Amino acid sequence: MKMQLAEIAKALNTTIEGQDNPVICSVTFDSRKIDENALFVPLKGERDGHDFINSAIENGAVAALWEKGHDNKPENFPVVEVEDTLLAMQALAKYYLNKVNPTVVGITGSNGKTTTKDMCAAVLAKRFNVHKTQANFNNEIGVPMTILEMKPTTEILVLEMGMDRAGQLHHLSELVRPDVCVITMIGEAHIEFFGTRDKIADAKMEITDFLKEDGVLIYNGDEPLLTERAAKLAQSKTTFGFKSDDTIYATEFRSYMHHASFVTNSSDQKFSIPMIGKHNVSNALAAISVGHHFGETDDEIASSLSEFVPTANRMQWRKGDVGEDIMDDIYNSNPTAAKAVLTSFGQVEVKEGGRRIAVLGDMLELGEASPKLHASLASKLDPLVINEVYLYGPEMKNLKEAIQDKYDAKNLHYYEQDQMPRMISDLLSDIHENDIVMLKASHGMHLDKVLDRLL
Ligand SMILES: CC(=O)N[C@H]1[C@@H](OP(=O)(O)OP(=O)(O)OC[C@H]2O[C@@H](n3ccc(=O)[nH]c3=O)[C@H](O)[C@@H]2O)O[C@H](CO)[C@@H](O)[C@@H]1O[C@H](C)C(=O)N[C@@H](C)C(=O)N[C@H](CCC(=O)N[C@@H](CCC[C@@H](N)C(=O)O)C(=O)O)C(=O)O
Ligand SMILES: Nc1ncnc2c1ncn2[C@@H]1O[C@H](COP(=O)(O)OP(=O)(O)OP(=O)(O)O)[C@@H](O)[C@H]1O
Ligand SMILES: C[C@@H](N)C(=O)N[C@H](C)C(=O)O
Repeated sequence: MKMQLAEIAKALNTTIEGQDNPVICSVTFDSRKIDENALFVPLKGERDGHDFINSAIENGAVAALWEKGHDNKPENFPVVEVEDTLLAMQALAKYYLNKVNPTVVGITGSNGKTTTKDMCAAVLAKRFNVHKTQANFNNEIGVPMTILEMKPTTEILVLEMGMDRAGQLHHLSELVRPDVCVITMIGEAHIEFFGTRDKIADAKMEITDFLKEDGVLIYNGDEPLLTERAAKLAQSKTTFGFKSDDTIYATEFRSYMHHASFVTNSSDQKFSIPMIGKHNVSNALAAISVGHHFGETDDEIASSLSEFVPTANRMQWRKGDVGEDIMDDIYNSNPTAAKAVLTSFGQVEVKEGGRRIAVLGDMLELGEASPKLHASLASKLDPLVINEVYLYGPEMKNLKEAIQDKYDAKNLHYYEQDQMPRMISDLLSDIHENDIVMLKASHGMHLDKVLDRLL
């Protein structure tokens, strides 16, 4: 961006403290990451961002927002005082969004948001100036931050929009006022705070609360919870999935070790994506629908999808220290995602004498259904397919009990949360170069520590 501080103050219905009126070219809430002509926005986390103002100034910040009445306000430094710095950052994002005025694509769903966001951005970049959410920055901080990073020449803004409580997507929808909403699917992510998948579906539909009147909802037509809710929406809708009554559906789906291929009902075009699994084909179908909405041909879309680069830790193949192939799926986990990945992993060819080894950590935020949901992964664990199972965390004890009758004790390993070092040691002595290993757990289980040792 390129805005005078006075314009920012006016947009926030206030004025500048101090004489200077610097040009602002970037906004950050971290004093350690100061770009050119940065406005520092102190936010409250475990600590208070206001305590890092001197660090921000030393690192080159040229101005700051400041909570009215907060102590240690810097002297002789341009400051814009506001009631709440986070709300002010959101208001500034809304102002800048209106100023740049891109077409907005908002993406949500229990699983597949980040992957679908990356696919959509790759598809749309074929014809448009696209700005997209970096990594997984998808909440009340990440969405305004993404908007404020957008170049003034941006034509289409592709936003990942997350939630783990009712009302959050309503707030984000009001902020971004999407032209296109995409809902990937309804799983059980964060069900602890909802109780039922119905309530998750209600919360996901909030993304359409401020969908423009001439906007469109693109959703997974194979999810009845979405179909029944979408029917009540006034705006136009298109569906994607694997059923012939979907607007666009896939056939001839094939999954290999490093890619998946399919065709759709829209043309004879063959698609290939550098990810495996039927669920990633579903994500690609959403991106194809978005590409069609913006007038792109299947040929253009197919070439973009074949080259797109997924965000790390989403079924990412890596090479382990002894030569084994590791499927790194450690960013997050919940039952639907874990079952989808176990299915895909079970279809990957193994070398002569090699084994499929699954390392599964707890799935968090599942509430009182957690024991049953952990045990439900048993349906995807067959010793003839997934030959060795390592389970990690208190909730995974439920899965251990569910599969101990079908797995020999020597092929089923269980570890309490404080036994990660022992699990790592056992894995390092067990894994051979012809094995393939998958790692999946919720973010909070920190399987990255296991992955780092295997690499
Ligand atoms: C407020 C903040 O910045 N939090 C980030 C901060 O957390 P922490 O509490 O540790 O901050 P500190 O106490 O260290 O510092 C406080 C502030 O001071 C700044 N500061 C610190 C030191 C210093 O030297 N200089 C400084 O300026 C500092 O920047 C703080 O502002 O640090 C963590 C580690 O880096 C960050 O992880 C944390 O970021 C929070 C989590 C955040 O929300 N970041 C967004 C940009 C974001 O989108 N993060 C996503 C995760 C989003 C997510 O979880 N989405 C859910 C769905 C939505 C749920 C929603 N209700 C929610 O809570 O998020 C999903 O399932 O996808 C990401 O990181 O991937
Ligand atoms: N459409 C899908 N259906 C089921 N599982 C999926 C789907 N897409 C991705 N997954 C699984 O979810 C994992 C996370 O994918 P991704 O990061 O794209 O989802 P996300 O919704 O952004 O996740 P989070 O809510 O944790 O940010 C993948 O590695 C895969 O295991
Ligand atoms: C990243 C956060 N929104 C999330 O999904 N939490 C999971 C459940 C975790 O921390 O593991």
